[in-house]
Amino acid sequence: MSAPLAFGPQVGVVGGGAWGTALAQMLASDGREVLLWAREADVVAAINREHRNPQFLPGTSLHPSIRATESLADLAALPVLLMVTPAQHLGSVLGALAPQGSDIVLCAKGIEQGTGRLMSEVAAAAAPGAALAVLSGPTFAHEVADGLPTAVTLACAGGAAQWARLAPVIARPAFRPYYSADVIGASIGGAVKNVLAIACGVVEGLALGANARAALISRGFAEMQRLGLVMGAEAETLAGLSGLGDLVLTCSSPDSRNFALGMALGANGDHTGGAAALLAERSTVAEGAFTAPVLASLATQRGIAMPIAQGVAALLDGTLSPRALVAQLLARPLRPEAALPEAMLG
Ligand SMILES: NC(=O)C1=CN([C@@H]2O[C@H](COP(=O)(O)OP(=O)(O)OC[C@H]3O[C@@H](n4cnc5c(N)ncnc54)[C@H](O)[C@@H]3O)[C@@H](O)[C@H]2O)C=CC1
Ligand SMILES: O=C(CO)COP(=O)(O)O
Repeated sequence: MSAPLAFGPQVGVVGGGAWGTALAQMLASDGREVLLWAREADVVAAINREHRNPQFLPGTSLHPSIRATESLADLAALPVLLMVTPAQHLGSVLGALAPQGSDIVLCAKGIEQGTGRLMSEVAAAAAPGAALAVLSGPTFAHEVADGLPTAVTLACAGGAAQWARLAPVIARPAFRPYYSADVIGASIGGAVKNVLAIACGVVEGLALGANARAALISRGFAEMQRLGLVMGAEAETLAGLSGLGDLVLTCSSPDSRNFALGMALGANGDHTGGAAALLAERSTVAEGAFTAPVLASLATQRGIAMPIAQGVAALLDGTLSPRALVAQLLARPLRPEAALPEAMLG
């Protein structure tokens, strides 16, 4: 694989949080130039002057070929743009960016509140005509920034021709994208796993053991499959890196912000209503807290059984305590494990 022959940055990263910064670091690992948009002036200054992002990715020395800017206009004409704002801000930032014929790679994991739209649907409306792709998989930002081996799904709406353009720009020796054309499936896996990671954190916070966590991962995956298949995802995408792979990662480690939020909630035991305070004190995003109510509504509207996601939504809005959530799941009627079509009816 060789770097494209061109001068100046070919890739822009939109979003200077942990993930945007880690992706910029990975892309710059062979000396290629990367332009990073960050919303905060102090983040831009720290990256340009000290090659660090102490606010969102502390402890990492950034490559000097990463340059930061506060101006979205600086990135609009770049051929490849990675969108790494939190999910709820994708539409407004992409609209303001007004990309000029770029490949747009969507990296946020969530579903839009109020509309229920997937990131690909939000982006298609905000940047009509853009060539969209979704990058998603088991990817803790600090590990990618450290150059540890990582594999992702790169789902290209533009099919094999877009993959041929993007793969050489994004792949690195320790960062391995796998091709898919299933943009819907890649968008759903990352969004749903964040909600399920909160539930797994609750199990950890209540000290319910490894069996319970494995049960939640498996039954949570059944929920991801039901929703995904109804919304048009392919089963193999859901079983791949952006679905099951990311679910297993995020449900297994307090390095996950969603899992950590669930652990803190679980420590409330029999009490309801601790979520608002826990969310208010966060400076980093736990996307599952925003996606859970959307999933709960989608499940109700479409008649899809998603008891774990709906339980997390009830926990977050203060109508269920952590212990009541677990009791509710355990009290559900006994039923076949598989049989997806029947399971969709709940
Ligand atoms: N951190 C990670 O390990 C990974 C994160 N992601 C996803 O990447 C997305 C971004 O997450 P992180 O970089 O981790 O965020 P972060 O929690 O590190 O930082 C918060 C980010 O939100 C931005 N922000 C806050 N208010 C905003 C607004 N009104 N408009 C635009 N941006 C605003 C901040 O500028 C900052 O970049 C999320 O969807 C997350 O699920 C995906 C894979 C890995
Ligand atoms: O998406 C992630 C890993 O793939 C990061 O998970 P958290 O947002 O829960 O930290």
